[in-house]
Amino acid sequence: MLLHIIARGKIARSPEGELLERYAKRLTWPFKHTELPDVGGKIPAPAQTPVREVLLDERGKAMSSEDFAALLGRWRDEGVRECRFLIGAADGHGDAARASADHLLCFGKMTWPHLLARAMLAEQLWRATAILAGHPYHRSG
Ligand SMILES: C[S@@+](CC[C@H](N)C(=O)[O-])C[C@H]1O[C@@H](n2cnc3c(N)ncnc32)[C@H](O)[C@@H]1O
Repeated sequence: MLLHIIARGKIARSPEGELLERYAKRLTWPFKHTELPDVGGKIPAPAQTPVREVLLDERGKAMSSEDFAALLGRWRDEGVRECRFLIGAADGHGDAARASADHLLCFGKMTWPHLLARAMLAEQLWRATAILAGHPYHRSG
């Protein structure tokens, strides 16, 4: 299953960009990173279906890394070809986008800068795939 981060703004050679790259390099699952302009631009259509759409949003459901891994594992086992993760810009996502998403993923009730949220997501993707593979990277508790 392709893990596809779609985010607004350029992460370029920032500290957050270095973190994103560090975790993306460790991923053994197919991974793609698409950047959109801060405003406008078109979210690319999925190359393969079925697809699941996860919106990163502070109004979403906070979950443990194990539960996040289980969700990704279930979608993979159901034959989902692409899981896309949408990260908003300064104004976040609209109500329509929230209503149509398959899942709202929350990194706690605090608001994080969008570039940091992108790097945090990359780490959680690596952690989730490590959990599913039984890799010792993740130690719970
Ligand atoms: C600066 S935040 C936007 C906040 C915006 N005012 C709102 O109400 O959603 C930019 C993006 O970072 C991500 N983000 C920030 N904090 C988050 C959190 N606690 N959980 C999940 N995603 C978060 C979201 O994708 C959000 O759209």
